[in-house]
Amino acid sequence: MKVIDTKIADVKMIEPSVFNDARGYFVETFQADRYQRLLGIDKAFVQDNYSRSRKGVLRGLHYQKVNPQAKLVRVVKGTIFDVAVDIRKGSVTFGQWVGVELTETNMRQLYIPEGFAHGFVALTEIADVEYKCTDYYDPSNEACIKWNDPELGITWPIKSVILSDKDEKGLRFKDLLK
Ligand SMILES: Cc1cn([C@H]2C[C@H](O)[C@@H](COP(=O)(O)OP(=O)(O)O[C@H]3O[C@H](C)C(=O)[C@H](O)[C@H]3O)O2)c(=O)[nH]c1=O
Repeated sequence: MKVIDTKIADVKMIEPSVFNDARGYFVETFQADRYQRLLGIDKAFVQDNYSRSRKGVLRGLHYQKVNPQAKLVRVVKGTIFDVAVDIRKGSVTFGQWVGVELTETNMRQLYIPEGFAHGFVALTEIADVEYKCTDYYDPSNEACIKWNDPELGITWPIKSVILSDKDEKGLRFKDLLK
């Protein structure tokens, strides 16, 4: 397992070890002791999510105001452009974002600590995403930042996206400061 730094100190990309043989391959996609040790994760993951998106679907940018969730994101099928935005007030990278391509073949994972908004766009006909969360879903405390907020300036690889009604009504990043 290789841990790769990103331009935001606490957001890490992971390349798990892949064991290929004549039958195919084997990967440990998560191992609590190793991930906690290498990523400094001090909370257990308590919920696994799995979503399927068709090409152009953009989910995000979401976060929970209370019971924030750290996430470990991976792609089971297809390709996504996965984005984490630092919304931790006082952080030296407040308002900065990291975007990485996670694919079924590169098997890369993204570790996103608490205090980040998360979103991704599906780049293949089908994109199946599985991610672990360190707290439970709390819809009453969920919020959304507009995916194309001009202050964030996220360079999404596609411009025409499919959004849920909820995501259409995403907040302006500057409104977060209130
Ligand atoms: C997130 C979630 C949703 N749901 C139900 C609620 C709705 O009936 C349905 C779809 O929910 P939503 O449209 O909020 O799903 P996404 O747009 O994929 O939301 C997720 O997108 C970004 C990428 C995230 O990182 C968050 O985990 C989450 O906000 O699943 C649940 O039952 N449990 C859950 O944990």
